[in-house]
Amino acid sequence: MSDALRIEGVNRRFGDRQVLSDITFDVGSGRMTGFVGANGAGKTTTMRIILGVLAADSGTVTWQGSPLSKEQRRQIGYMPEERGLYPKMSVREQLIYLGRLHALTHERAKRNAADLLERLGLSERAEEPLQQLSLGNQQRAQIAAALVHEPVLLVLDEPFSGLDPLAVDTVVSVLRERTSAGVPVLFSSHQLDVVERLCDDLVIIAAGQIRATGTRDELRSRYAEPRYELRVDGDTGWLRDHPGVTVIDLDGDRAVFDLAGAADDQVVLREALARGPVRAFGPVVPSLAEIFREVTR
Ligand SMILES: Nc1ncnc2c1ncn2[C@@H]1O[C@H](COP(=O)(O)OP(=O)(O)OP(=O)(O)O)[C@@H](O)[C@H]1O
Repeated sequence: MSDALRIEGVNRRFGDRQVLSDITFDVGSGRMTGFVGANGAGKTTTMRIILGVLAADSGTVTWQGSPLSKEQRRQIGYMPEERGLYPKMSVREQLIYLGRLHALTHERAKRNAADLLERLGLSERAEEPLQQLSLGNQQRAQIAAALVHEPVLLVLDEPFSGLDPLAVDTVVSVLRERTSAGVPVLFSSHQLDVVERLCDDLVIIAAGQIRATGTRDELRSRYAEPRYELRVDGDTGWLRDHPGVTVIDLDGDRAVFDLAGAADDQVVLREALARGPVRAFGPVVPSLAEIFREVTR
């Protein structure tokens, strides 16, 4: 992982509660980094410290090797948890305003706004005040607001909450364009299926501590049990008596099982074939939800 953004040894307490303990992780250039954790785990607090909205008690946030300056922080594309747009201003108007606030020329702000409105399917609602839009469309407008000034780093708190599956795909493709241009993206989410599909890297936090970091595939193989799935036409009950097999889940024609170290999966497959047609056989890759449960247990 390259070290475009590095959070190192960050601690924070509120009163006598330690809410972040020694938080350390990187968000690499052009990487989509999913930040996942249960309610209250510390995601928003970490993001607010990155943005400088909140101070850390100790620890550092660096950008390309140097502490993030005030000016650099202002340039981050941030989507806060407490969405902060003007309810009475038209969507297009406020996007242009935000672009101008970040020193874009009027022409450029106008062009970026029009582009994002088009990409995010908001062109037809662009002249309406934000408060008249549905919640999902307001969410799209928030995403446009985080992107309009061409930020070099994106920090997005729950950008997918409240979006329908098609809108999720649209937003994903807009964000992917940014990562392809080298922009690092850190986003939090509770939608583990979306995170699984979207992120390159993962940071899992629980009770203010980082429990796991790595690429999605690294985490999958690190936490992969030697587990197999078998589907046949008949019954898989015989697996219970097969040497080296520990059945995890068995439901008639489908079984999930572990194999003891020395046991040979091909022996199990041959046995299954000898008993009739085999419809599926192979190792089971754990889902992100399963890994998440395991590392935050
Ligand atoms: N200003 C504050 N004062 C006191 N406690 C706070 C403050 N902000 C956050 N906390 C506490 O810090 C902990 C972490 O909260 P945080 O909002 O960072 O979690 P989160 O992972 O973003 O949760 P969620 O997924 O619910 O948004 C929580 O226990 C929260 O109550």
